[in-house]
Amino acid sequence: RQQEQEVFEERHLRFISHLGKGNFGSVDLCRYDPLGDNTGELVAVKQLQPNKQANMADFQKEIQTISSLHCDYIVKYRGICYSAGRLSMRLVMEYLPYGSLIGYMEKCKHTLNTRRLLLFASQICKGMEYLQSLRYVHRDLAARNILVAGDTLVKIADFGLTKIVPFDKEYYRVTQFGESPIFWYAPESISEYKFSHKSDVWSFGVVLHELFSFCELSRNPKRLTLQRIGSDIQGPMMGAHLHNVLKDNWRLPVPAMCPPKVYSMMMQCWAYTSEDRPTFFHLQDLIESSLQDERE
Ligand SMILES: C[C@H](Nc1nc(-c2c[nH]c3ncc(Cl)cc23)ncc1F)C(=O)NCC(F)(F)F
Repeated sequence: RQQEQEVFEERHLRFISHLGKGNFGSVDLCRYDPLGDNTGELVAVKQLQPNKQANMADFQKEIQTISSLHCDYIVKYRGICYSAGRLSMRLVMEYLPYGSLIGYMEKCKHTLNTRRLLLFASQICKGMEYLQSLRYVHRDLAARNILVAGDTLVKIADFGLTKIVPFDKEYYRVTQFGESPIFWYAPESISEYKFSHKSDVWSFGVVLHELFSFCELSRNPKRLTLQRIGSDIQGPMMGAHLHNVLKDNWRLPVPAMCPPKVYSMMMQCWAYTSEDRPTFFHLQDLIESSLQDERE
């Protein structure tokens, strides 16, 4: 479906700084300044890393996905820029000045209370409800893929791994993992490569854990999991070991100062059987009820 996409002319797109690297792409801060007087707007521009041309098809699917999303809790698509010289094109998105959630939490953790963390959780949950309504499975929901638009607004970003669940099935099966974030993966994703709205709910539980751990490196899901399964485990064996401990009902430990009701929400997201996990709609109610407790 051809969106009314805005075409950005490369000659007016001025590089300012490098923002970061994703799975196959990198994102730069640019100013789109057709008048050449610095009154143009700041945008975030994503391009494939040079040697990863092989992923042009995936990149075009990512552009297709993000251009079809219109939600306050999802980073906004602005358009594309065809690079005259090179074959590749670039994805232009809104620039969020507060940056990634991880960087924001590290800087502002002392100003964040439970209410604000629950507000962020509620917004991510609403973004996921919206994605689910379009039968999209994000597959890479993690604090590193959440952006901060302001002190009271966060947005989901990075749709590089997002897939559409086929109409006749409840899950999407991938053939192989890339550099996969297995520490955010549901058991059935690790053992059977199955991804569904319910596996996104599992990852949402891990994002809740990251939020209530203030995204501290010492408490991050990968480090805590490697402490449990042994950091000498490498490669494909890591997935097998992780699946085993999850089957034995090991879960990420309760973060310090985390309200019991919030840890119980995480534990519900981490039900081994995918059908036993709450929907994003039900999670919204649980978050609202925790917010009520914080008001009393
Ligand atoms: C690879 C890029 N990495 C980074 N991006 C930004 C950023 C600030 N402000 C931004 N505004 C719009 C966008 Cl798309 C990114 C940024 N800051 C630090 C980064 F390391 C990225 O896309 N990360 C995924 C996600 F966007 F979800 F955080």
